[in-house]
Amino acid sequence: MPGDLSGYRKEIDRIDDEILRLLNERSKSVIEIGHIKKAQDAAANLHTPAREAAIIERLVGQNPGPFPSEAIRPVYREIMSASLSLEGPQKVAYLGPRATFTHMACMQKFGSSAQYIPVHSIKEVFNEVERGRANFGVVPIENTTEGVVNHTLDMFIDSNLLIYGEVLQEVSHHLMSKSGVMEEVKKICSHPQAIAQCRNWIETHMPHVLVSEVASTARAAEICQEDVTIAAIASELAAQLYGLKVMKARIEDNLNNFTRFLVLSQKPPQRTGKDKTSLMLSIKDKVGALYDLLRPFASNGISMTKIESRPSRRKAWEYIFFVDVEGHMEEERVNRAIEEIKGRCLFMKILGSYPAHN
Ligand SMILES: O=C(O)C(=O)C[C@]1(C(=O)O)C=C[C@@H](O)C=C1
Repeated sequence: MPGDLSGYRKEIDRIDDEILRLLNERSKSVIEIGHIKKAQDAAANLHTPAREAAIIERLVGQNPGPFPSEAIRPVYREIMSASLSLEGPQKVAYLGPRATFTHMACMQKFGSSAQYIPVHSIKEVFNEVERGRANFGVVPIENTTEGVVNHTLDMFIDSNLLIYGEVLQEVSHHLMSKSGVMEEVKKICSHPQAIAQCRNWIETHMPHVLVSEVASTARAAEICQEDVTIAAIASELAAQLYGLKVMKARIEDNLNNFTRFLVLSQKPPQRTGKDKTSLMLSIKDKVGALYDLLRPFASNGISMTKIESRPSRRKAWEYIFFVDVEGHMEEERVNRAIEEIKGRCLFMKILGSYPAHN
């Protein structure tokens, strides 16, 4: 015998009233924290990733269920994003356009209450943050199939911005349209790269449909809004932002495609205990020099998670190395290794210590 919904809904209404009251109560403390932060340093970053990570970790650790633990992060992502907007506007510049994977990475890090500024190039993202028009910038740094984004690495050569954080975003393409009815589709639009990444799926499942390249996946989603016979290959965020229905999710040929993004800022974040440090250095062109140079990391028990090289653009055959290591530069062993290495290279720049993605 099915039960009566109305009794449970009444109970849910009562609980939701209580959650809302508590959120407002919480907001009052957040506003006070904002005043204190600004009184301590008017130009400080209000966003505090170390505290956010601690809050989520604590709640996940004590969740008795049945509310799913995986849902705690996105729920709190939005609570803290909205809270932070009460402390002050958070402006985030990113490599646009809207609804791309960079935009999704931004949302994952800053939630939907931040003020987003889509710009046209990686250089412009750096520029917005350097000139203080944005508190943070988000740029791609490497992709599991395409490799490193050289343009981003090159920007660090002349920029004084710091790496404030990293975000790992899955690159997953969806087929979407206004009506969500597959039989109506006569044409698929998308960015050439997204089309290439879904080539097998299209040929297997929709071989007779016209495929058309447009400037971005967001543009494809926009076109779909006016015509039910056009489908777009775009992100989940594009479906949300443009009011489209996903007909088939995850149509990319190569699953497990991730892009790593960097968050840029003028100021460093606080140490969290699970941090990494990025460095940039150059050496004299000498056999074995790189091995000698990096030995202090090993001898101080520090693992190197990445090394990339780029021509210095200053002198032929002179290279700049980008190195990521585990640990924070304020840790004694990391600091000792950095000091040892500094004495051995032509030039070194610390790009930042920041929380490792979790
Ligand atoms: O504790 C802080 O520093 C706050 O600003 C509050 C708060 C929160 O909502 O809990 C909001 C944003 C910060 O990024 C971290 C936490």
